[in-house]
Amino acid sequence: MRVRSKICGITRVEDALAAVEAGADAIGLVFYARSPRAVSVEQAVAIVRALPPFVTSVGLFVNMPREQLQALLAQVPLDLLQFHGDESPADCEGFARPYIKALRVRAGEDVAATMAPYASARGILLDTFVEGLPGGTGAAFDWSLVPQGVSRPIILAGGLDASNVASAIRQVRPYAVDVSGGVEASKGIKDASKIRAFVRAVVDAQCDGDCGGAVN
Ligand SMILES: O=C(O)c1ccccc1N[C@@H]1O[C@H](COP(=O)(O)O)[C@@H](O)[C@H]1O
Repeated sequence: MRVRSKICGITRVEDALAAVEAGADAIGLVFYARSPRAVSVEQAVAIVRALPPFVTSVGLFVNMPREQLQALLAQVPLDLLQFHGDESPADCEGFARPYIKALRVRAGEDVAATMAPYASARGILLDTFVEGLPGGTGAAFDWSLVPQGVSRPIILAGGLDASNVASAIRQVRPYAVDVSGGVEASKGIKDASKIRAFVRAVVDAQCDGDCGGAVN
């Protein structure tokens, strides 16, 4: 199956369109006020409205109170929710939207056991555990900790960029990869050439560098 790409931490319409142009499958909008990539409702609506069909808009949340999230969803037509905090399965359910759960992987962790309670998630995003930070750290984790042969879609994140994503894909065989800092010019501002190089590296990794246009 083709490995999908999500470009996260989009704050500008032009960066969303650069991701679409490069062939990304999804863009992510960070609704976490303490992030340098946080977007307002107005920014988010403008970005989502600029997307063509078949490109998924993903909203990223960190322990947002339920009522606040419900109010936000009434304003921003997001396709998919990404819970990146300490949300329980019950916290993630009941929003009339599918969700993915982000888990931050610690050294030596039994990732299969950690993901098991999130049976209602459409996929599990694996990011790097860094004390005191919920995500977007630019740090990679030990990919050998990703359980193999699980039937659930795994989205690999954490410190990916055009230089390492191919080896990550070959080792982990994820459903999708997710990048934020690795395609930025500065925090919250994407670099279109880095986005293109990242998506190209994802495509090439699936055909050993010689796709001949067959994958994307
Ligand atoms: O990007 C952020 O600021 C952020 C804040 C809080 C939680 C998650 C955040 N980002 C997500 O973290 C992963 C990995 O990012 P990176 O590629 O290592 O920079 C990705 O899903 C980001 O969107």
